[in-house]
Amino acid sequence: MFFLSYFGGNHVRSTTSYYGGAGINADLKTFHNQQVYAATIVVGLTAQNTYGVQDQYAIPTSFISEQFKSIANDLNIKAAKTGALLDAKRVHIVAKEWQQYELGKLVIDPVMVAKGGAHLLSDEAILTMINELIPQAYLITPNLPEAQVLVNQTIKTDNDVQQAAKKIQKMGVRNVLIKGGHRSNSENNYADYILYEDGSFKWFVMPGVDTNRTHGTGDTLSAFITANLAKGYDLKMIMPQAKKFTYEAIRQTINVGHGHGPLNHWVEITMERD
Ligand SMILES: Nc1ncnc2c1ncn2[C@@H]1O[C@H](COP(=O)(O)OP(=O)(O)O)[C@@H](O)[C@H]1O
Ligand SMILES: Cc1ncc(COP(=O)(O)O)c(N)n1
Repeated sequence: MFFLSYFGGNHVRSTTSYYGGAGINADLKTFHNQQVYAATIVVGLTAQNTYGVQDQYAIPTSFISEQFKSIANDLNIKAAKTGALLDAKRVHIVAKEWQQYELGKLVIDPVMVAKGGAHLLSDEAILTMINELIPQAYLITPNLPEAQVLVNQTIKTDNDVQQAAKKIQKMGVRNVLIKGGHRSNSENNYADYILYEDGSFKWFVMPGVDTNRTHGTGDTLSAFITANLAKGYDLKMIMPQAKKFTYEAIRQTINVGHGHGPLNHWVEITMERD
């Protein structure tokens, strides 16, 4: 899906998952939590639960264009995020429509593989994303495996992470956040790294929560950021709260499903107070 952010609310998003834990559902819950209005442009559907993705269905590209037109002709969108875009045709149409309508700050969550292993972006789509979508983005939020695919290199050390972020920024995106959920260190900390457009950078290190209820962590983090960009907050102010929100949503577990369970989107972390 593809998400847009709209003042006092926002977003356009790409793929839905109907049990409610990841994809558009995690995004919408996060937007709602942050008190912004959310709109959606659906690019694909998944039959999905905490065990994995059982099936996928791609929305026809002409219908994706219709959704863009409907949103752009009515709503005052301030920021948007993408999610799983499935294939090259759909990445292309989203990139083309984004260019036409210019709907505010674009956050790309380059969802490639779901927890459980299902592929949500084809190999040929990655090149289309690099060539057509990434140069239009304000922020991209790859996890470590996605960053490795984007730069076509293995990422092991902190220095590798920093070099990869530089390489991704050179693709034309202003800010790069490489999420560390797939690489805990010997103290069981997870470190996320952000390279800002002014060349400054920051590591966000948080203790790892010992749980398999991590479905939708990346969606939640990037949706929190998008929601608060829509409200007009500066990215450097948003980042610590985005990390805190995601961490608390993982830590304060809810008991849903039997596999990779979803997060708790009722936690109360805002930009104004925590
Ligand atoms: N078990 C965990 N404990 C604490 N933080 C986590 C845990 N798993 C992921 N995170 C955090 O969740 C966010 C999403 O990261 P990640 O899981 O890498 O994204 P994705 O869902 O795209 O794979 C990051 O801020 C990461 O540090
Ligand atoms: C439709 C959709 N979008 C995104 C994700 C990624 O979430 P996760 O990496 O936590 O599985 C997903 N599983 N399904």
